[in-house]
Amino acid sequence: MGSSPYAHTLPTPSTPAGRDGLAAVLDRPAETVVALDFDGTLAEIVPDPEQARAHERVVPALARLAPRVASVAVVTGRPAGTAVRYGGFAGVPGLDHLVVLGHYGAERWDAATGTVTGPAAHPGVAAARAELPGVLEAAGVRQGPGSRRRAGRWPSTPGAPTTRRAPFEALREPMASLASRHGLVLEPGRLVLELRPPGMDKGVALDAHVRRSGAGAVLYAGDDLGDLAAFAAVGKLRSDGVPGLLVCSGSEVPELAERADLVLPGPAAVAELLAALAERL
Ligand SMILES: O=P(O)(O)OC[C@H]1O[C@H](O[C@H]2O[C@H](CO)[C@@H](O)[C@H](O)[C@H]2O)[C@H](O)[C@@H](O)[C@@H]1O
Repeated sequence: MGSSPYAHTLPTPSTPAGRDGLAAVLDRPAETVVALDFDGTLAEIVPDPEQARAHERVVPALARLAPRVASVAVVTGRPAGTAVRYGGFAGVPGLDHLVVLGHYGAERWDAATGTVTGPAAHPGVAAARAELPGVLEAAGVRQGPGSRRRAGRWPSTPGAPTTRRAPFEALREPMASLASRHGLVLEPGRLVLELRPPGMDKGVALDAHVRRSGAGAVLYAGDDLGDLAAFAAVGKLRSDGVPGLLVCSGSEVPELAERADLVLPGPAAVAELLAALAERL
């Protein structure tokens, strides 16, 4: 048996559409958009959201891959600036054209300028933040020192008040009601319930980015419910003739894993996929 000429392993997607998507990425890298969620995909899930950092092999792999494809974008629910900091994405040679679409696409950070652009704060965010302690108390959720600390640090624009480590089912209805009272939407995720302004999601953001790039192929990797919209956008692009590869990082969210062409065990394996692609391109 001959040994592989490659140092990194390129996995085979389990679906025909995924195999077509991967083939298109390999055939036409200069037309390919690579779009990646942050938490759970590029960074391991950790109990304290402020301690999340990109896996150590992610930035080297991206720096090698990015010059070989049309665009690399990180698409995250976090504020764009936070993802840039926690990812260590700024000032990295090779990542000079990286884009971070934050707050589910409402914000955009460009490595080329180092600036974040986005809409003015939605007024419902401040109003919901003010009401949240009362909602939690009414739901019988004890607020410990951690939640008070996080409350003081919630983003103000466009904003996403977050409550976690709580009985989710008991909170889901009151949080949905809080969102609706203030013109926001509820975004559930892994151990998180977020409120955010309507009108934007990762699908809208990804579709706009791919079409603006004039891309002929797309790879999207995510891990959570918020990534379903991006998966749907890739499905629509496929039906419009743009091949795509859908990668799920981890199998904790079956709704996403069952729609993926490739399920990887987590951020280390995603970094390995990115490194393998860079090596073959
Ligand atoms: O779109 P993403 O990049 O996946 O970000 C979405 C939310 O992720 C964060 O929460 C998740 O990661 C945390 C750190 O590992 C983890 O503690 C939490 O359980 C996960 O749900 C973040 O806290 C949210 O604000 C992001 O919107």
